[in-house]
Amino acid sequence: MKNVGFIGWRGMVGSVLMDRMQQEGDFANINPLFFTTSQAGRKAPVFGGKDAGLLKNAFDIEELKKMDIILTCQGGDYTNEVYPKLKAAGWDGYWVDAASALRMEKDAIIVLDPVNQKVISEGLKNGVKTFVGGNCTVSLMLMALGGLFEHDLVEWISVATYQAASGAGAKNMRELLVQMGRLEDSVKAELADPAASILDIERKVTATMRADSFPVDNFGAPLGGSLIPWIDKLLDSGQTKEEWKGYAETNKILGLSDNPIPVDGLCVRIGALRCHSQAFTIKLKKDIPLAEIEQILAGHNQWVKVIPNDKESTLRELTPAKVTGTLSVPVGRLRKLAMGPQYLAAFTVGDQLLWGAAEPVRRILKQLVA
Ligand SMILES: NC(=O)C1=CN([C@@H]2O[C@H](COP(=O)(O)OP(=O)(O)OC[C@H]3O[C@@H](n4cnc5c(N)ncnc54)[C@H](OP(=O)(O)O)[C@@H]3O)[C@@H](O)[C@H]2O)C=CC1
Ligand SMILES: N[C@@H](CC(=O)OP(=O)(O)O)C(=O)O
Repeated sequence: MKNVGFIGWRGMVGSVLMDRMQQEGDFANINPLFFTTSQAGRKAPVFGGKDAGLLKNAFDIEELKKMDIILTCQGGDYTNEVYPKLKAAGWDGYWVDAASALRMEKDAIIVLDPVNQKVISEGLKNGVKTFVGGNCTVSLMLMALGGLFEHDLVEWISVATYQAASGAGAKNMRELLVQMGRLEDSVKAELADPAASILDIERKVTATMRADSFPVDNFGAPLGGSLIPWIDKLLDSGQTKEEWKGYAETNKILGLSDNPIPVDGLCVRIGALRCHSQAFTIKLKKDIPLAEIEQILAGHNQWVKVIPNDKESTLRELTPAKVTGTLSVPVGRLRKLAMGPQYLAAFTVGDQLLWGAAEPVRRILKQLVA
C-alpha cells in the first residue's frame, strides 16, 4: 500500500476532502500519514479506521521524502517553500496539490478527470508526477459546459461570476455572516413593526454598512447586502488574476495551448456561502438547435444536470441554496440570445469546495493508488 502524506487536512478544503474520502472508502487503499505546520507531535486523526500515530512536521523534508504521494491542501506559500526543497533532495514521488502555485508549470497537469482524463492518462504514461486541482470557477465552468468543449462548439465565452465567500477562506465566511447579523440587528425593532417605512429601514441598514465599525477586515468592503466586483490581484492586462485564470487554466486543462479558446469576463464576490455561480454568453462555432445543445451538455458527465428554462425549475434547482454540499452541477437559463443564433446564454451553479477544490484532487489520488 502506498504511503500518502496529507498536509492541510484540517483546513476547510482539507476537511471536505477528508469527508469525501471517508464517504468513498478511499482510506482502505492507502497508508495515510498526517502532517501539520503547527501541531507536530499531537495525535493524528483516525480516518477510515486507520491509526496514523502522531502528526508529523510538514517542513521535515526527511519525513516527507518517505511518502510515495504527498497531497496538500495547505496553500500556495507552503507549496512554494517545500516542493522545490523536496525536488532538490531527490524525491521522486507524486505531488498532488489544491493550491494554484504549480498549476501553470510545464511539468504539472491541472486535473479535472471528467473533462481531461485523456490529458491525465497521457501525462501518467509520460511520467508526470505533479497534479494540481484547478481554480474553482474554471473547474465548475468546465463541469457544466464540458459537452460544448468536447464537441468543439465553442468559439469564445464571456462570463460574469457570482462567487461565494468560501473562495476567500474560512475567516471571510465568518465575516460575511457577522456582517449579515449586524445589518439585521440594526433594524430589528422596525422589522417587527409592519407599519415601519421600508425606506427608513433601508437608510438605517445602509448607514450601518457604511459605518467605520462595520467588520470588513477580511473582505475590505461590505459584502452582506452588497457585492465586491474584484477577486485577487490586478494584472497588467487590467484583468484580476481570477479573471486571467479563466483563459489560462481552461486552455491548459483542455490541452488547447496551441489553439486557445478565448474565455474572459468579470469575477464578482457575492454573499453566497460556498457555491459559485456563473452567467455565460457563449459564441458557438455553428448554429445548432437548442434541444441538441441540451443533449450534448447533459450527456457529458454524470454530475451535470440541464435545468429547463422556466421559473419553477430555475428557482427549485439552479440556486446556491439547492446545490450547496452536493456534487451536482446544474446548468440552465439556456436560450439563444438576441445577438443571433450562434449566441447562447447559460447559467450554472456549483459547490466550490467539492468540484471546485476537493473532488478533483480526491479523484486523481484514487488513480495514483489504483
Ligand atoms: N478556499 C477555497 O475555496 C480554495 C482553496 N484552495 C487552496 O487551499 C488552500 C487552503 O485553503 P483553506 O482550506 O480554505 O484554508 P484554511 O485556512 O481553512 O486551512 C489552512 C490551514 O490552516 C491551519 N489552521 C490554523 N488554524 C486552523 C483551524 N482553527 N482550523 C483549521 N485549520 C487551521 C491548518 O494547518 P496546520 O494543521 O498546519 O496548522 C490548515 O491546514 C488555499 O490556500 C488555496 O491554495 C484551493 C481551491 C479552493
Ligand atoms: N480564488 C478563488 C478560490 C481559490 O482558492 O482559487 P485558486 O485555487 O485558483 O487560488 C475564489 O476566491 O473564489
